[in-house]
Amino acid sequence: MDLGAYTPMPAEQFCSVKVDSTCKMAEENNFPIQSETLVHMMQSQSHSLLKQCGGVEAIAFKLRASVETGICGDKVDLENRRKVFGSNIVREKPLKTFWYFVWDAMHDFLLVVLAICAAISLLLGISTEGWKDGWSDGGGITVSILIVVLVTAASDYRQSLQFQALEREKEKVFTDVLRNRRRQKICIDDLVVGDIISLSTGDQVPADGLYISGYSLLIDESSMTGESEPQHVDENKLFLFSGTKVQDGFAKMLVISVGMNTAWGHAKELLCKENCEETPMQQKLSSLAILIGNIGMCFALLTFILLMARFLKQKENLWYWSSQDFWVLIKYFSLAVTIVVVAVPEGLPLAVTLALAYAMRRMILEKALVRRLSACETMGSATCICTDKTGTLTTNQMTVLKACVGGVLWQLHASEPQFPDNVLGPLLQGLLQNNSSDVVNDGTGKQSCFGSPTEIALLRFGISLGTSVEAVRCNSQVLKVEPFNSTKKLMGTLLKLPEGKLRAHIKGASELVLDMCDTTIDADGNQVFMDERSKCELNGIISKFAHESLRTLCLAFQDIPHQSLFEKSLPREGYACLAIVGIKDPIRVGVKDAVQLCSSAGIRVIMVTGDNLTTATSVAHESGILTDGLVIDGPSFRTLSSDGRRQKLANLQVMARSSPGDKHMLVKELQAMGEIVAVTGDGTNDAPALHEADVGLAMGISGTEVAKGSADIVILDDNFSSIVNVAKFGRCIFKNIQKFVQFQLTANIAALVLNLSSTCFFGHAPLTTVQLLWINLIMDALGALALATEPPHSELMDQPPVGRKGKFISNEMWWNICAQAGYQLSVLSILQFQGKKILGLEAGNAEDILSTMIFNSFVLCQIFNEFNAREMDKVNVFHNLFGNWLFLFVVVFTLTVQVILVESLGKLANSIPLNREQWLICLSIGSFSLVVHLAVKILIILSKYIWNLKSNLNKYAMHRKEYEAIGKHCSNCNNCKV
Ligand SMILES: Nc1ncnc2c1ncn2[C@@H]1O[C@H](COP(=O)(O)OP(=O)(O)OP(=O)(O)O)[C@@H](O)[C@H]1O
Ligand SMILES: [Ca+2]
Repeated sequence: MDLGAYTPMPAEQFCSVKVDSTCKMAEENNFPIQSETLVHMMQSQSHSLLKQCGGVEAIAFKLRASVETGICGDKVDLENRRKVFGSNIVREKPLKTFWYFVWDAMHDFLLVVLAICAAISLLLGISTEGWKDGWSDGGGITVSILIVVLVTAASDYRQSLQFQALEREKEKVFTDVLRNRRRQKICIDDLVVGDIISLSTGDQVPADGLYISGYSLLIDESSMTGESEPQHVDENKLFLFSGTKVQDGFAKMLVISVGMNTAWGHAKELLCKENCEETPMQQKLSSLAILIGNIGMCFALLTFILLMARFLKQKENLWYWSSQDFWVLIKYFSLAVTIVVVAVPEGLPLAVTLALAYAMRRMILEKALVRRLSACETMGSATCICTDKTGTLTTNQMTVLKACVGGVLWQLHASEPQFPDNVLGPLLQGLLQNNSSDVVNDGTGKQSCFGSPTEIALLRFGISLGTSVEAVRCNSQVLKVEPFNSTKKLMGTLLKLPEGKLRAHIKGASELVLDMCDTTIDADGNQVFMDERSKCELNGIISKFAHESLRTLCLAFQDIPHQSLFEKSLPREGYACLAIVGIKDPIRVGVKDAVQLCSSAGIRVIMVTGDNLTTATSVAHESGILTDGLVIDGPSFRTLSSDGRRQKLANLQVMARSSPGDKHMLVKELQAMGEIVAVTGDGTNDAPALHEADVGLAMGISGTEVAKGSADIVILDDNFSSIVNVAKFGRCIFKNIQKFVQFQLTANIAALVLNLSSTCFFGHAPLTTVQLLWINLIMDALGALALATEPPHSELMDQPPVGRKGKFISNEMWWNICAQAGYQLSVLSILQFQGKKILGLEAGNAEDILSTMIFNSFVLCQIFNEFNAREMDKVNVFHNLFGNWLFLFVVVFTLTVQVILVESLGKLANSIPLNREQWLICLSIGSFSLVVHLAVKILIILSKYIWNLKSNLNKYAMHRKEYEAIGKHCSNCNNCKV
């Protein structure tokens, strides 16, 4: 086994010569081994070919890399390697162009029918009325269709660009690489052949390569081979494939093929990576859209039949059809088709994508990367968040604050501990050798640490005792490592001491390690038997540390006199307790407020941690999670019956010493109780819980690739406050879609009923095809743009979550819709029936003016109603108006186009210019919808108030009765006591 990594002193001297020479050789631009050979070796997993090439180290040498120091890694070297072996980028499918989306949008069935109508209308119009007058009807429809197609294509294209960018963001994965003697983190896209990388539990193997050295490396190849049993990779099986995952252990690997040369690259190229899943809300809305579409179809059919009936009745000779007649027929037909176009709420899916895409973009800025689209909306209805402690509620900046060594308590920031040599020796070994983290000088004299924060804290503590990591690591040889994982909560290392003795070091969760000890050391370093009293004392120290919110770890060791006595795995008993350390991990600022926000938003927060019960309780208190609820530890939770568990869950607030399995169980039980659960996780073992939860949140910094892969959302800064932000955005999405639906439904109902009713009574529809298509644009594409991207506001978190059974169209929305549609219909009907009389229109163009005014008023009503939709449940609809420029832009744009249509494009829009008074009348009709909205709001508030009063009175009356019956106050009621 190669132990070079742990004895870097001599290696460094050896490497300095070699690296310089490799840099020179790199300029020569050829390698004594070919890319094809390496790819072939990898793909056929040919050990014989590997042997022919001389083994791993020889291949490394041929690739001008050294196992100890990595490649030279300067610019020329990297470029050269990319030129010869390729870069580690998997080719993506080429982006779809704008014209693809235009072509796609043109495939809409209704639009095609409409286009045919337009063409026939154009032909007939020109043939009957000549070029000058005949083109306008067909031309108007054609232009409208073109606009619809372009708008749809443009928005689809923009979405696709954004999703592509997010997709790229999603794939940014970093890895530890050794270059020019320095360990550094780089993006896996920048890896080159010859790189030496470190893999540890939870990593995804970023390129194909060969195993150099490592401990208990277990690889999950299920994504590549479908093999569900994890495979051991060691000196006997050296091939590591990109795309597979490290389930346990750690290793160094030599990269030998990258990018499209790897099997993963091939597989990925074949995969369709399109983001084509439909979110639950989209599914719900699709069925709503179909329903509305069908209703529209009925309306269209009815309108068409009525128009036809009237036309046929007026026709004198049913057997003679002039081209004029055909022209009318086509006009009626295209009107019917347009009514269907209007009714079909094609803006709904658009609104959802817009809202989601907007939220995704904003969330990235707020440190949340959405991997699964539907997760944002689910997060909005989450009722419970199970959160990790370490790193999420706390900063993950750990320092050893207190230590008890040999029975003596040290306050580390206050004093400099002094230990006798026979204590210091094992202590340093325990701190620095039984430790998988590393410090690296980054060349500028600054030290940077790699590894888990707990281990870094211990490493720093060791260094603070006045030694260097290299010095200690050179002194003994590591024979075996049992890496830490959250299930065992232990880490062990077997050392070979210079005198040939074996020594096992173990560290981990303090009560577990203490249970493995039967001796302890005294202040002079002598091993003494651990009796009940000293065990009690040590437990007291653990609990004292934990009460101060410190994370406690116990370090222990034992000597194994003869190599032959060592079995396969490290012993589980017989250790000597060496030290107990208390590690401080401060709580993040803002966590308390975020927890508070959750509670006011009706979201339960449960802390799930691997730490000790006392530490967990104390941190939960500090962060405001633990109020009057229950605290339980994983092992006791595990052994409860399902009923018992649910009982506890009703007011559980903290679960300590939990294993990933417990977390999984907790999520399942909570879901069974009807909660919508969001759960955070960082470790590889958290994957099942993340998968099971309604929303899985992985930690971006501390999280492993495996955890991120199974999560729906990655929290880039690991911060609990960001999680709460995600919930806020989720609610915002839900609300925005509701706003749009309310707006769209109102316009839909009004337009359909208006057209049908006046066809019934007058024999012609007040809104023509072109006008309807413009209205359709306002209520679909423009409406979606304006309303789907309203930014979130803090009041969203004052309401309880919607939960699983929440209604999409609330009662209040129905009130708004009915009131507005009712108002619009009545006022427009009055115009239609009595308009000429009321407005005193007598001139020859009275009919045209009236129909233009109806069209104009209708559009203005929609514009003002757009304001109403912005604030569905607030009286002041202009609140924070300037917070959304897109909304303002859409309103101004709609208004401008409307003025142009009426005033100068009358021929296209079948309208004529209006005078000032007429415009004022239209504007008043439109703006009166604001008053209607206000009236509805006041009514709702009043009725709510009365309802509350009534139910309180009822309650009171009931309690009175109870009181009179039993002659005493009921226990939990304030009413009776009044
Ligand atoms: N690298 C390590 N080596 C040995 N023991 C460790 C190590 N890291 C943590 N421990 C011990 O294991 C316990 C639990 O760790 P675990 O990883 O399960 O929790 P965590 O993930 O750090 O915390 P949380 O679940 O709150 O995020 C810790 O309290 C500590 O005593
Ligand atoms: Ca429509």
